[in-house]
Amino acid sequence: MAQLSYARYGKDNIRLYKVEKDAKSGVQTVVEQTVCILLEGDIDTSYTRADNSVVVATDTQKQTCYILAKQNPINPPEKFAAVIGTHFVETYSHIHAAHVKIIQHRWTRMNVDGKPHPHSFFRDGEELRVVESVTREGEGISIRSKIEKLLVLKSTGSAFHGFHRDEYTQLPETWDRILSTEVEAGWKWKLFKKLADVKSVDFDGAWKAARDITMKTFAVDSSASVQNTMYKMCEQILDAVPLVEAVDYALPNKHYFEIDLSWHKGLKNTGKDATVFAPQSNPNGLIECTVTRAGPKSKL
Ligand SMILES: O=c1[nH]c(=O)c2[nH]c(=O)[nH]c2[nH]1
Repeated sequence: MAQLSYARYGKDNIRLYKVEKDAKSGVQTVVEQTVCILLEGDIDTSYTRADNSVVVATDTQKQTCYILAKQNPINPPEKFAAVIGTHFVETYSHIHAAHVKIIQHRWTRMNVDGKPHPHSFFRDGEELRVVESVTREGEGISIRSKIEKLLVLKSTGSAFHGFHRDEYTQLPETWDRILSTEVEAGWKWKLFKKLADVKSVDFDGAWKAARDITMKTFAVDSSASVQNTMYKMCEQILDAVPLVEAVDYALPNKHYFEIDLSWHKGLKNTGKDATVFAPQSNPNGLIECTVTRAGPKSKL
C-alpha cells in the first residue's frame, strides 16, 4: 500500500513585467519578475483518484498572477507575494497554503548626458532580489527576503591565520589576501498575521539596509575570516531592521591563487610582490550561518 505523504503544485517561471507611466512628467518605471506559485490543500484526490475537481489549474494560477499584477503594485515583491498568497488561500476553501517565490531582476535607469533617462534602463549585473513566502490559512504570512548573486571582491584587507593545523594541513597562513564572494543573504521577517500587517512594512528600506551593510562591511572590515565578517553583517542587519528575526548568509570563498614565476628569470610574483593571480572556479570554500536575536541555539 502507498500513501501520498506531501503534495503541492502550481506554476513556475511566470515571467512578469509591469510599467508605471507618470503622465505628468513622462517618467516611466519598470519592474521585471519571475514568479513561482505552489499550492497546498485538500488536493490528494487529484493524485490518488484522478479527481480534477479539486485542481485550480496551473494556467488559472498564471492568469491570476497577471490579474493581481494589474490590480496591485508588484513592487516591493514582498507585498506582491503576500497579495498572491492571500488571494489563493482566501478564494479557495480547500487551498490551505500558498508558497510564492518572486525573483526580481534588475532594471537600472540609464543616465544619459548626466541626466536620468525617463524610459531607458540597463542590467547592471546579475544580482537578484528574491522573496520566498508562505501564506498559511489560520497561521499567517511568513516572508524571507534575499539578495542573490551579488559578486564582490576586495584586493586587500583580508587575512586568514591562526586556523587549526595538523598533519592534513597544507594551507599557509596569510595576513593579506584577495577576498571575493557571491553574496547570498537572507532575512526572515517575524510572522505576519494578515495581509494588512504586511502592507505597512518598509521592505525596500530593509533591502537597501541589508545591501548597504553587506557592501560596507565587506569593504571596510579588516577581515579575519569569511565567518567573522559575515557574522558582523548579520548583527548589523538585525540591529537595523527590528521586524527581522533571523539573518542568514551563504558565502562561497572564491579563491585567487598566487603564481610563482621565479622559474622565469627570477620574476618576483609571490607574497608582497604578487600582482598576477590565477582565479579559481572550483573547488571553493562555502561558509554559511544564521544569526537570530536570542533563544536557544537550534541545530541547523
Ligand atoms: O575565511 C576563510 N574561512 C575558512 O574556513 C577557510 N578555509 C580556507 O581554506 N580558507 C578559508 N578562509
